[in-house]
Order: sequence, then C-alpha cells, then structure tokens
Amino acid sequence: MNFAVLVFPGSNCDIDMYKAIEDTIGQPVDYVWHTDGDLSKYDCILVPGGFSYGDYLRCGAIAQFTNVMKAVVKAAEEGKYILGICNGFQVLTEARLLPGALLRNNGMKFRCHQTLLRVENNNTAFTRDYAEGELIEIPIAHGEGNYYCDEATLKELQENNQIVFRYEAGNNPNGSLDDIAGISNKAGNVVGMMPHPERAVHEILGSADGKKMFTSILSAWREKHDAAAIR
Ligand SMILES: NC(=O)CC[C@H](N)C(=O)O
Repeated sequence: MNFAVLVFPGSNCDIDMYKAIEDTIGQPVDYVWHTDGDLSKYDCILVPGGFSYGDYLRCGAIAQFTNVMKAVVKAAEEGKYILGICNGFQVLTEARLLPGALLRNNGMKFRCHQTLLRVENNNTAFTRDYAEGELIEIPIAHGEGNYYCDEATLKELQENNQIVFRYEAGNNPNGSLDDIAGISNKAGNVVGMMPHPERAVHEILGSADGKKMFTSILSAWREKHDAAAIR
C-alpha cells in the first residue's frame, strides 16, 4: 500500500506522519510537494498538521488552491483514503472535502496537551481496529480547532454517523460544536481530525493509542484489494 504525505510551505508535522507510517505499518511512504499534481500511484493521502502558508487569511485557506489539492479532490472522488490531521483537517474543510469550518478556540489560546477522545464510529477504514466507544489519549496542538457547522449539517453528520471522534464529555478543549474532534465525509473515505494520532504511536511519546488508526487503514485497504483479487 502506497502512502503520500503532503508538504506545503509551513507544514511541520510531515516528518512525524512519515515516521508514524514507517514505525506502525512499515509501508512505502513518500513526501509529495504542494506543486505536484499527480497522486495516481498512492492509495492513501495524508494531509499533515502545521501552518501551511503561515495560516494567512485563514488556516488552510491558501493550501486549497495548490496543484496537489486538485489531485486530492480527484483521489477522494476515486474513493482513495484521505486523512487530514489538524492543519490537514482545516485544509480539507477549506477544499470542501469535509463540511463545516474550524474557528478560533473558544479560549482564544493555542492549546497543546493530551486529550481524551471517544471513538464514536469504528465502522470506518480509519478506525476499524478500535472498539466502538473506546477512549483513547491523543494530543492536540492548535489555535483554531473549534469545529463549527450549521444546524442542518450537524443533523446530517449525526444521522449519517459521520462524527468519528468526540472529546470525552467535560474535556472539550476548544468549544467544538457537539464535542466534535473528527468527522468523515458521507462516503467515509475522507476523515479529518484536530488531535494528532501520529504523535501517539509509542508509549515513550506519552501514548500509543494513535497506532490503531494506521493499522486500520492498512487492514481496510488489504481487505478491499483481496476481495477485488478474488472476484
Ligand atoms: N498543529 C497544527 O496543525 C496547527 C494548526 C493551525 N495552524 C492552528 O493553529 O490551528
């Protein structure tokens, strides 16, 4: 399975993401620069955290216009797996691959600490190795992680089971609507989340609870491809 880690000017979690793939599932992984418009060889595209284009205008607002994001939109339509973490989540909402927006944290402060998340939907390619309702410890590091969408969109997210992660009750660090920490698109192949699973893949980092996201992606992909090979 081939992984791409996108790199924009200002990305700063690209190396962590690359290492997380190497360390957890040992699959081929490349950095792909923002000017590159061809993602055809990749099965999963990882949009890492950071401060793309210095967070000018809004976080993720400029990255959406790059060649590589045009290729991401195409890859999403083809059903490939796309995972955006933190700034990557912001980029995916700006590119309209995920609904809603990430506003300034309600306390107006950059928050950087462990959070307790509940796996609300383990029926996705990104979370299948977790139990439904499992509590996991994953760090956050953001100034604009306050998820917001209109009422109709929230209802749709709830009804379609698109809320993948919530901050555990009483632990919402940023004012996110409905305690939302991560969502998927309707088809389930695009996920965005503010917490950083790639920073939680070894006990020495404080938690290894992020590992199962990467093992999930690989096992979902293998299952799909084995099934295709049998047909
Ligand atoms: N770690 C990150 O990706 C930070 C995201 C974004 N620049 C923010 O502060 O909200």
